Amino acid sequence: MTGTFPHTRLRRARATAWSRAMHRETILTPADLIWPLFITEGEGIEEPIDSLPGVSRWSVDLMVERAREAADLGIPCLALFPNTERERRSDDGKEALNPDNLMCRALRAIRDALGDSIGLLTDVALDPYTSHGQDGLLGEDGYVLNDETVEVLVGQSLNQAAAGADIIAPSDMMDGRIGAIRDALEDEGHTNVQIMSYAAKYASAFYGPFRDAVGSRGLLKSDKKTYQMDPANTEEALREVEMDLDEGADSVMVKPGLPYLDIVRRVKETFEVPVFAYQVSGEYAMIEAAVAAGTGDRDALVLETLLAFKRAGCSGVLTYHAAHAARLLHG
Ligand SMILES: NCC(=O)CCC(=O)O
Ligand SMILES: [Mg+2]
Repeated sequence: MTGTFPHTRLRRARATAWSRAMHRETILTPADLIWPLFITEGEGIEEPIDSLPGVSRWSVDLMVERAREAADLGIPCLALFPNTERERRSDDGKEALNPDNLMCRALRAIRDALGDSIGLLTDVALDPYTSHGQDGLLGEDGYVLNDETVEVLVGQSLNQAAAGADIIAPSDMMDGRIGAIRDALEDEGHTNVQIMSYAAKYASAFYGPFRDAVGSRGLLKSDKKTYQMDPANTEEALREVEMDLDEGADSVMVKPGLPYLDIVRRVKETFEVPVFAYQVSGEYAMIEAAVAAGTGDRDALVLETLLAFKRAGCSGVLTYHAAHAARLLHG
């Protein structure tokens, strides 16, 4: 019971800044942010991504600088994505297994420069490595094969762990991959390498700019609806999360972010485990489009949307605005 007017006036507590600060229920800090970054070949290279204004691909040497910037800002973790050269993409995505691929070189370079002062989360899925842009291997009819793909994802995960990944983040949505990857990590002595499962990843229209960033948009001929989830479903998200937790996921992710906060809330309340969400490229682009159109205030939109993730129950948020938000939070 909140009481009755006029004895109870909820506006009393809102009347001054100090009182609002005192009653604030949710706090956002730089430690809540994970910064997704795109790697490209070369040296001294920054390649701006047209569909993600303000976001660039960085060559490994400059990626080390971004990592240092993040650590200085108090951002605890980076999420790395490679833009693999076209000639290194193949039907079977075998570049994912190359110990000297772009991802592994970036992992080693950041680790050499920064030690353990920042966490490194790596994406496990084949889309940045396949010539068809799907996250897995294709059967003859074009169906993405589950068990055959899981075998490759296990190899990809071990390859990343050997190069220094702290958190393996499978984003592919194959069934059974978390258990298979966990078993392999244990067998190879990577007992402290975490798994953050993209447990409830939806077949969303919000991923377009990301596909430009990793160079798979033009290659992808159909959609990903046979493995990513139907945006209509919520019970199914709980089953996905439960299975991944049973298989050994240390934390789970819901993706996209803002349109799926109801899923975050249900997952948090049901399982009481660390839940992360991905404010994806299309969400970032919408904020930037609003700013460019003069209809939105970037700083306010960034901080309000990120706070909403925390309020919904997230332990943290993957966001392309991470460095900007961290700077705002430092004042
Ligand atoms: N596996 C990572 C993604 O698919 C990111 C999607 C996005 O930012 O749109
Ligand atoms: Mg699953």
